[in-house]
Amino acid sequence: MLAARSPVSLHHRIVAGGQRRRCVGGSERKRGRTQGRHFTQALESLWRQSPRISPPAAAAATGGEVNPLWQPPALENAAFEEYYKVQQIVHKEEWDVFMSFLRKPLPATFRINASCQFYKDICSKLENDFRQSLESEVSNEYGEDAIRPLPWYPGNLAWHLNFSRKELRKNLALESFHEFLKHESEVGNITRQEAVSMVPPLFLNVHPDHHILDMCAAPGSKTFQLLEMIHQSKEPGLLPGALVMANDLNVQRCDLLIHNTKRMCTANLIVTNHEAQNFPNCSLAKDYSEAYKDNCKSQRLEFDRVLCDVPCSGDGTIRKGHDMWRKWNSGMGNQLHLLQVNIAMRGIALLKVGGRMVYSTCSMNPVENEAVIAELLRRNGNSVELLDVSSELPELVRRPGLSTWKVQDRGSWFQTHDDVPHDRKNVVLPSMFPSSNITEESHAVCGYVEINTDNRGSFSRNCDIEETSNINHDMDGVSTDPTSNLDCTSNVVNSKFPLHRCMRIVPHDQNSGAFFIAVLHKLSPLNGSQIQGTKVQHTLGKGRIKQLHKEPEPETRPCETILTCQQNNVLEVDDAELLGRRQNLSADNQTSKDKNSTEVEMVFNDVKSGREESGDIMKLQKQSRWKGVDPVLFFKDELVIKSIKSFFGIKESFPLEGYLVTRSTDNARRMYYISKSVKEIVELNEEVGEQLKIASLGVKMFERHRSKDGCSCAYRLSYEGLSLLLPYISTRILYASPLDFHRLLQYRTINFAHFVDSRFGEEAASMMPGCCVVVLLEGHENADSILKDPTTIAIVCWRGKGTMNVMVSPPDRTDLLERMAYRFGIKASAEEDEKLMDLTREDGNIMRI
Ligand SMILES: C[S@@+](CC[C@H](N)C(=O)[O-])C[C@H]1O[C@@H](n2cnc3c(N)ncnc32)[C@H](O)[C@@H]1O
Repeated sequence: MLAARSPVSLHHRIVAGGQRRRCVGGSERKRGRTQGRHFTQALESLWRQSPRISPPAAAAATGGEVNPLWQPPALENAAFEEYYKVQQIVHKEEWDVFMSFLRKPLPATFRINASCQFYKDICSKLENDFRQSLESEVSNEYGEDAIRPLPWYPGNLAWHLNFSRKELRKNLALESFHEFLKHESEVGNITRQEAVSMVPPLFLNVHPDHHILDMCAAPGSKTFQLLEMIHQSKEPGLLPGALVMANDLNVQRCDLLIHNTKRMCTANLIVTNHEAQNFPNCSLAKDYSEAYKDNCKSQRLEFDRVLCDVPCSGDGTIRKGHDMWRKWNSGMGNQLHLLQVNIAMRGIALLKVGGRMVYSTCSMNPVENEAVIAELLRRNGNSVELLDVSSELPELVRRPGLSTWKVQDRGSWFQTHDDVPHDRKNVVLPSMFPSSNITEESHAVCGYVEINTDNRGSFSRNCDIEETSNINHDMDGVSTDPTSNLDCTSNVVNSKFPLHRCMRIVPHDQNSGAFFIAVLHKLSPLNGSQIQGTKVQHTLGKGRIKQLHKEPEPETRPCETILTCQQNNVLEVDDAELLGRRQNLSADNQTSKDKNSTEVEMVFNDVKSGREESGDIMKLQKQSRWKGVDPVLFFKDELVIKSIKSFFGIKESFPLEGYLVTRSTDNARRMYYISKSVKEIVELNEEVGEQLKIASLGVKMFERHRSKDGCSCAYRLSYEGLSLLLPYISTRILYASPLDFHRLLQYRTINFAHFVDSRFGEEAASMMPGCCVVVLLEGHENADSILKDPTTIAIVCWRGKGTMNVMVSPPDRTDLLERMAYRFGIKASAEEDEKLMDLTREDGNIMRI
């Protein structure tokens, strides 16, 4: 992917980011109010305390080794227990089992990338190899069916392991399986991701032509899943019409997102770096009606699907062994509520009419969940509905959203905003309550909402759902139910929105983490006041930089100021473990900087060498509106494109003109291929004065080389883009037997005379020097059928003076060697190894890439 910054600096930034991490919210305040005491006393009498576990038991629970000097962290937090008991997050009969699951290590899970070339090999290895061998080796320890597909994930693509990631790392019996998982995730064939985190993209109901916005995307596990979905049914050489725009505010996490999604080698992805709540419009049209004037051209950014996986307190990930037990306090959720509302409101504004938006958090807290959804429904009125998706993914056990909850602030509990003391009213917001009665818009838009009671039974195995139907929304979407039997209060206020259509996944239902998901459907364009509430950007005119039209909602303005510093201290989800890392990344200082375009200076370590290169063929200089991010430029040098096309015999049916982009400072060293959907966005962005801050896009297709071999084409192919281009290449192709292909992969550089098949060696020797493609012959009838076969294995090589040299990264080479071993059982003998290495050394021909 074409990135705005060099990935080399990623590690440094990650480390630096980790040192800056702070937790959400402040310290827990002293509780002095009588109200708080009453609640606690009442709770004590109603619900017995759950048993405290002893340190050795805790150590055993986390799977840690017993070290006499080491004190395991206590897996308990009284404030957490009190909070969720009051919220009645589960029935009181379930409380102990709920808590006991929170203290157990989380089972490891992963997903197979069905769009990857080796998908079938991987499925077969899992089913026929690991599943069976581990069944016999570890069933005593981890029970039967220790590796099995998750029943609710379509196509058996997601797998559950009866052991945690820690056990996977430590248990010798699991070593080869662990190596397999590590390696396959490195090359993008599988993604290690928490089971519940895989749920939100499934409810988006993605089609291969959808434009999808992932608003808070880093580290990218859901973005990767969305990419898998849009690429699943593609034919070789054909790109889907879809597009994924993955955004994250945090620059370091954006780098991680780029790194992780790079494994997908997709031309249909754009990574941007914005505050999601201020995500630009890129509108050429003055108003909504104009946006549809020209059907052939995008007039504004609009998405068929929006994933709004917002920053959250993250207490649903408590089983991952985070510091969550120690750090948790109810302020964490309160501080994020407004940001979550603002991000989701922006998502709705960017959603097409008829489109779907999924709102999700890995938090259990109703203030971050149901309260946000209620506020969205309140603000958007009849323009948006909360969908009943109880018939989708029927095997996934989930519970209905809560219809009532309370808000805690500094130890005091409140049922309505009226109860909040004056000096806290701008911190504890009306929208946090089920009884919110705030916005002007909400008065205007709340209407008659029909609640479908037919499907409620399938929502929950364990919860009773209040009988409600055809509720007439009053002005604030609230009803008071004094007969309700919520602990510790006499007046229970229920939201009248059909919040039971939201979904909450709790750990003890299917041995997972916790998650919250709500699916929204846009029914009609937003009206003026609703749009204003989403802080839309307005267009000043073609080619001019747009101004951020800041008109925050009156009711949120005071709190925004207070929250500015706190919002960004987000406790990150542990999906960054994807790469086996556990960095602590913070989003510090991004909010205001982003608006003013004063981002941290970015390092391009290639820039210098690029500029110094002799014979620069392009003089590309252009200032970006985004400091540190170079503009994306279309590569327009017709002579160069012509020479590439003729050198590789690229067929006319594969358009290069208008689909190759580069960065200005890159001096066209690397060219990236973009899909038609991405091309349209880049063109629109150019027209609106680069409102989008594009961090990376497309798949690397060509790279300039500096070989003195006398090659007539200045560019070589990149392995990342090869599978897309392969069906359209007609020259510079050699076909190798499995044995010679294996040798090439193993030794990287082979003298023409040392190939087993002398015909192959001769063909290589007779080729002009330069970049070429070597295809593995697997009994195909003709060349055309090989190149169009999605399972064909091919690599990029360099035909040097006397040798053939492989130009594939080490992880990809290892991956291909694995495939060779699996498909053909080929493994070179040690003796053979030595001989070939000696010969290559004698020739002095080892080429470093
Ligand atoms: C829950 S994580 C997203 C996880 C991601 N969807 C995945 O599946 O890998 C939330 C992300 O939101 C980002 N974030 C925080 N505040 C943001 C904002 N105002 N706009 C956009 N992203 C934000 C954080 O940097 C973090 O990466």
